Formats: sequence, structure tokens, C-alpha cells
Amino acid sequence: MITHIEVILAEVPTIRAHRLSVATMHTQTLVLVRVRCADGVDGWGEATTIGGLNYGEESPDSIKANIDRHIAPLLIGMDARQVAKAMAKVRKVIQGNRFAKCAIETALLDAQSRRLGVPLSELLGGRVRDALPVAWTLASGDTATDIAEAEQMLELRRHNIFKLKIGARPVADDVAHVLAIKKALGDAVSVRVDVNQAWSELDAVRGIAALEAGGIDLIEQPVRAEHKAAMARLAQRYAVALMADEALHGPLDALDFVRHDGADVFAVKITQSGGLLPAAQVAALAQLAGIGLYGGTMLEGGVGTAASAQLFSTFGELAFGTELFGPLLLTQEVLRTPLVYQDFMLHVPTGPGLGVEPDLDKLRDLRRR
Ligand SMILES: O=C(O)C[C@H]1C=CC(=O)O1
Ligand SMILES: [Mn+2]
Repeated sequence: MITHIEVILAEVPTIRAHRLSVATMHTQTLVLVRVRCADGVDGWGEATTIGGLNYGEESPDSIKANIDRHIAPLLIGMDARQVAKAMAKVRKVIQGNRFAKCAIETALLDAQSRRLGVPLSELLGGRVRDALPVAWTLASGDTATDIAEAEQMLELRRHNIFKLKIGARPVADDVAHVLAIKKALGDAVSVRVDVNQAWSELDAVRGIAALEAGGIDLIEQPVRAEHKAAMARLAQRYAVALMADEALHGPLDALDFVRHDGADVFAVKITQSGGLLPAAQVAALAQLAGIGLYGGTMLEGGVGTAASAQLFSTFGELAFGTELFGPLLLTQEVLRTPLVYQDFMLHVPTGPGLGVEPDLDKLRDLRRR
């Protein structure tokens, strides 16, 4: 039986300013959910977002308030082993709130897979890979700093895929910044960009042509999420891969993209999709339609990153790798044993459930009061 649901907000400074077109991050607010059950098993989930309300329509504060006040009371007293039944109740009664739903579903699945003694991936169809390629985001705002950071990552053998955050400056300035980095890093390294919706369709026509000619591998969400027709026109016009991110809020959006040939690649995010199982449906639609897959992040800490890794390990096709570097952007580790990043890959935890243990003492110190 589900007895308690607790939401913890933990403020963790980032290792450097992380500049997106919609926000500059100096700290990340981790949103962690702990579900406690009468049989003594605990489950953990994460609903971390980016930039308060700058990026999405749920904030850390709204997620906590809505779980405490509206979602937890629906679940307390229910059978913790019947995860699908519990989530069906939440999905029927609660509108929206995809991040909150994701954290609750993750925690219930974590607890249930611990009970069964298997990694969470095995409840999601089973893993087909034990390690995932991991991109790093260069977002210091300065070209020389970004090049030095990338060279350090290559040297450490931690990342050889780099995503650059652009869109805040004029298109020509951003293009010059990206192509300078591409030129410095060379052909063995994959360089991609994320515009975070900042461009008009006309900006995008100019920007994408220049980036494609300069050897950039992937262009993420160049135009506003609502402008799906523009995104489809751009995807059909250019050979370089165009990826949907903010426009993808779960299986129904994925279906719409499939129907309209609206993107070449999907950034699958468990929170944006509304949970692990809806995210699996997004991936299934992509694979059926021949759309490429990329494992996305909302810069979660170790819990959400492990949950995402458990799901992405089940994807047969993962042509563009992942960006599950969230814990590496933070100055504090919230797991008792950190995730393993080695030889350009994140190793998918092998223990039961998520395969990670939150450090309760650390969380007590970092917790927002
Ligand atoms: O993709 C986004 O829009 C959000 C996020 C993921 C990596 C990163 O640096 O920012
Ligand atoms: Mn993005």
C-alpha cells in the first residue's frame, strides 16, 4: 500500500553559468519525489525542469504544490504493486502536469522493480544496450571558453558530441560562433545546435543553410513549438537533421509529427512526455515511422538521469545518442554512488529499480526550506 508521498526541492549550483536562449542558469532546482509503501519499499522519481517558468509551463513550486495537494491524496491507500492502475487514476483525474506525473510514475515503477528484484528497464520491455553515448552542452556564452571546455572533455574521453546553445544573438553571430567551434574541433567530433525556439522561419532558412554547409549534424527546435508547419517545411527543405524538442509533449504530439512529416529526429524526454511509458510510446512511434531518436534531458540530477537511462537502454534505434549529462553540470552529487561516465558513454545502472540510491543526508542539507 502507498503510505506517503513526499516532494523535495533541492537547490544545487551549476559548475558554470549555463546560457540558453530562454534562461541563464546558475543553479538547478532538483524536484525529487519519494513514494513510501507499507511493505517498506521506497520508490524515487524526479520532475526537475529548467529556468522556473522560462522553459515550460510547470515550475518546481507548481509541481510540488500539485503533487502535495492534488495527486498524492488520490494515491495514498492504493496498492503500490498496481502501477498501471494507480497511473490510470492519476491520468484520468489530473489534467496536464506532465512532469509531476512522470516523477510519480517513475517512483512507483522504481519501487515495483525493486520488489521484483530487476532493473527498471526490464519492466519497460528490456534493455538492448548497457551504455549510452552522451553529448555535452557548450553554453558558456563565449566561443574560446566553449572550445577549451570541449577540448578538455575530449581529453578526458567523457564527450565527443557537443551541443551548442544558440538563438539569443543575431543569426550571423551565432553561425560564426558555431562554425568557429566546429572548425576548431574537427571532423571526428559531432557538433549540433539547439535554438530553443528562438528563430522565425526566415531566420531559420538563413541559419540552417549556413550551419548545414559548415558540417553541423543536427538542428534542434529552431522555431517556436507551435509553428509545426514551419518546422515541417524546414525539415523537408534541408538535408541536415531537424529535431523536435519543445514541440513534443508526449505521444499525441509524436503522432502529429509522424502524420505531417514534421521532423527528422525526436528528442525523447521522460518528463516532457508525461512519464516513462508515454515516452516509450513516443519512441515507438518514431521507430515505426523511421524518425531518428535522441535521448533528451531537462538537466535532471542522478535520479531522473538514471530513469531516462533505464528507458533509453530499451531503444533499438538511438541514432543520435543522448545528452544525459545533467549530474555533471551540478556542483553537488545527490546519489550515494555517482553514475558512471566513461569512454564517452553513460553506463546504465544494473541494480534493481533505478539502480541508484539518493543520499538522504545530502538532500537534507540542500533542501529548500
Ligand atoms: O534541450 C534543451 O532544450 C534543454 C537542455 C538539455 C541540454 C541542455 O543543455 O539544455
Ligand atoms: Mn532542446
